[in-house]
Amino acid sequence: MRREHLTTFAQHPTPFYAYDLALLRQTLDAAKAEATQYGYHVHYALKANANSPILAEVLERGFGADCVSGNEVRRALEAGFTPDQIVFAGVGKSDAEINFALEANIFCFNSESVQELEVIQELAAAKGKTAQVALRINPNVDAYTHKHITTGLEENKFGINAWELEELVPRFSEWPNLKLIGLHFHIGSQIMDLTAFENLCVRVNELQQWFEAKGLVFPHLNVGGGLGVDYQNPDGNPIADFAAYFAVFHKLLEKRPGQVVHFELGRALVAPSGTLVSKVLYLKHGQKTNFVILDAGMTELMRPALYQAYHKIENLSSQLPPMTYDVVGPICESTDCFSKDTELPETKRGDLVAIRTAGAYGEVMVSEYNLRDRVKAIYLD
Ligand SMILES: Cc1ncc(COP(=O)(O)O)c(C=O)c1O
Ligand SMILES: N[C@@H](CCCC[NH3+])C(=O)O
Repeated sequence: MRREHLTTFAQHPTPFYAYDLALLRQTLDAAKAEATQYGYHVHYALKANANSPILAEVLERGFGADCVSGNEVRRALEAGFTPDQIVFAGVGKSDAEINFALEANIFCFNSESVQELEVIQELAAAKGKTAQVALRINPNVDAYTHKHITTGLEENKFGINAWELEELVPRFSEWPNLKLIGLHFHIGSQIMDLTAFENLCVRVNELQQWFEAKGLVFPHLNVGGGLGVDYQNPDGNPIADFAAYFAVFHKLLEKRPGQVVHFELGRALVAPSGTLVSKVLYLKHGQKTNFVILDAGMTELMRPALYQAYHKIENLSSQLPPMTYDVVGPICESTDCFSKDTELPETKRGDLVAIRTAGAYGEVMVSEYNLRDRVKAIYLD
């Protein structure tokens, strides 16, 4: 993180999220350029970060919105996404959320179970509407990522199992208010090994053939998101390899003539542009361990506590020789630890610390635990 930000950062009460809008724009432009050359459509996954200035940048590039709750659908509409740009996934959509999305005439429900399809049919019929639906199929494909953020294995709760499809397909004749327009897949998040996406393509091709044998060809295919970012080296590698990612699908996915392919990227679009900035409250020198105690904790960035996720930590104020620290927060939990055995320049009370690559699944996951104040955001232009 460039030290030139230090003066700006010093003017704001800590902790806060700082978003680099220039990097965000470059990232979005890179994704857009790579997707467009193949005619692919990107829906931004709001769950990664739903702050209005970020949504405004996403919207400006003509991306759609991938939502997983009624409130995300509402936020997308408020941000200016048109209903036909909005898809709604989620394994537990409530009746109120489905009704809200029906009223809003969203583009598509990515439906995750047979029972949910029955409910959407019932609620759509009551309103005299037709709901467009895609089947989220659990492809049973390994994402080779952290087990807590894998979604496409049969042991995961997400999607309809392939073995349920034989019985499911004929039931659409009982559901006049549902229009089946596509298939949806999402195998997991922070995927760095593109083999996982290759395997997904193979599986999608098989499933498309299975449906075609039943006379069903869909206008839409949604292959989800999941592309990872380089948490280790945020300055060396600030933009995800969108070229390699989309090329996998171009090479392997058997797109039918006229078929539209959708992607739902979240993390890769926003993670690198966000930094959690925190101040050092105290130093504690134990017998074995030196602790840096920050004014930000797991309540502001939960990923390290939840998934032992790595975020690069930098002391922006000090240029002293390095020492080894455990960097922890103020929350009353032993898991409130950002990193162990971390080399930082010798650190003092009052130093500003940057916790990098926190633009995705950072601010959206804040918690009020310990009655913490809601963390603020600033935008660097
Ligand atoms: C259905 C669905 N689509 C898209 C995403 C976005 O994933 P990512 O942020 O890894 O691109 C997720 C989250 O994993 C998801 O569950
Ligand atoms: N929240 C997770 C990823 C889950 C993505 C949504 N299915 C993370 O911080 O890495």
